[in-house]
Amino acid sequence: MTTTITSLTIEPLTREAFAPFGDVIQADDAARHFTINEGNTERYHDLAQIDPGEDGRAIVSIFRGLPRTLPFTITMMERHPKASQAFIPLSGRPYLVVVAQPASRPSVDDLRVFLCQGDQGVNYARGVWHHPLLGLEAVSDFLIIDRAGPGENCDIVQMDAPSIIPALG
Ligand SMILES: NC(=O)N[C@@H](O)C(=O)O
Ligand code: NI
Repeated sequence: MTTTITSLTIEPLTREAFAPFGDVIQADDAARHFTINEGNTERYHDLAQIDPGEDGRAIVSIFRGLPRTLPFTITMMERHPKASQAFIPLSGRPYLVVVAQPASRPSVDDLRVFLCQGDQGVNYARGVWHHPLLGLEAVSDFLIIDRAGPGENCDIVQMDAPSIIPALG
């Protein structure tokens, strides 16, 4: 029996494309911004819907991720049913996110892959399927905003079929 392994398409991260999955956290002119501190500072305001859930508390952590090697095979996905989860790159390097709508169980055809630049963060909305951190090039730090609180907040699913993130062009 032959198994077809889908090669996934890598898209550039834009607010519009990522909107079904959450927020892009980026200090660009598309964000609401205004000058504060007597002209010294530009505030890029209210960039993400941080959602710690009804019984949770928003917490800030740092993930120090090893780089992934491409091509990379996606065999699992996870979601946080109680809260959002934000990743803000601190090391200035690109990374990848793989997401799917918060349906019951993602299939390969539901997967979207985005190449995020080192000045772009993402906030996964509550319940959005995503792959754990996919850092690139070198060990990289990410500021994480997610939830502490009662109950289990991580569903993991094995994909029905593997799919591959190809090497970058
Ligand atoms: N497990 C954990 O805290 N990290 C994952 O949620 C992830 O999305 O990387
Ligand atoms: Ni996660």
